[in-house]
Amino acid sequence: MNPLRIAIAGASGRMGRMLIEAVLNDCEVVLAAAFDRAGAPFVGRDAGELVGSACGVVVTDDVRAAIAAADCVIDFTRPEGTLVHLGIARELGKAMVIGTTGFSAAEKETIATVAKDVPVVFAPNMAVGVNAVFKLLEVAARILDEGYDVEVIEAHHRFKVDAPSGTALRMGEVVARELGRNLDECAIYGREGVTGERKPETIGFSTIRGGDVVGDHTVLFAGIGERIEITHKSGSRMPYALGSVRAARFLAGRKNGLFDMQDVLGLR
Ligand SMILES: NC(=O)C1=CN([C@@H]2O[C@H](COP(=O)(O)OP(=O)(O)OC[C@H]3O[C@@H](n4cnc5c(N)ncnc54)[C@H](OP(=O)(O)O)[C@@H]3O)[C@@H](O)[C@H]2O)C=CC1
Ligand SMILES: O=C(O)C1=N[C@H](C(=O)O)C[C@H](O)C1
Repeated sequence: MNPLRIAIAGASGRMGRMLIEAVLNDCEVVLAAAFDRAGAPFVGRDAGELVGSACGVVVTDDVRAAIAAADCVIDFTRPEGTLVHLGIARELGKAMVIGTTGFSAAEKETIATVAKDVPVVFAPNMAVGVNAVFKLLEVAARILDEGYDVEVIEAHHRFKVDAPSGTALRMGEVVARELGRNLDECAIYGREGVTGERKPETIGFSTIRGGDVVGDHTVLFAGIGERIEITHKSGSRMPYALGSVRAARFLAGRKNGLFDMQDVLGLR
């Protein structure tokens, strides 16, 4: 069987570089293309230089040609870029793994619509450990369904542009669903001034940004007399990259459908 051909969007980004390394180190997939925005400094240079040594794949700004050369695109860029790449993937009948966060509700709808034509894994966190935490949160929320205030606290590096993180929002969604609440109606994004007492049905979000924090998430269930904290800390971006390659393999041979890492890991 031919190895799965992968194109990496946002090749020179923090995740783009990690993905190049993960793909080059995996003998079951090949780096078919690496692309970046026109004018980006690495366009025209060997993608392998981004991670150590040349690999023979030149970073291009010809997005269509890059996607055409691959079976699956892995995209960790920005919502506006991802949606352009997704449109091209749909035209060319290619699979896509989307790790980008910060989409609006309408943009998420667009992704779901495109996934009726091509197979897509769309997940705010590709790390196995975080996806295990999503399952632990289901259990915790079912047990701690009365008398416990839910707060989601996340910390990321100073360069992150969206808040709360996609992972924090998904954690909130998971807990809200188990508690029979709608996150759109019960989320509180930060507090300031005379806020009044905490309403028990709310789910609060607190965001920390600083330095090079890769990504820390805690869900706090605070009761009277005890607190439960479920925490995940990322020490490296490699688990996101390895999860993404696993997701690309999961999509191989599928014609269409919208999936997330829970599907890839068989956690549904
Ligand atoms: N699902 C998951 O497991 C994870 C998700 N993420 C998410 O992935 C995304 C990227 O994160 P990170 O790698 O740290 O970000 P970076 O800023 O380091 O990299 C983003 C890359 O995308 C490019 N880019 C930016 N805007 C566009 C655009 N409009 N069109 C095409 N390309 C564009 C950038 O190019 P340029 O430099 O020219 O702007 C850069 O190459 C974020 O949304 C982040 O939250 C991150 C880690 C894990
Ligand atoms: O921007 C990041 O770095 C990360 N983004 C994702 C998110 O928004 O949840 C995943 C991870 O936390 C790292």
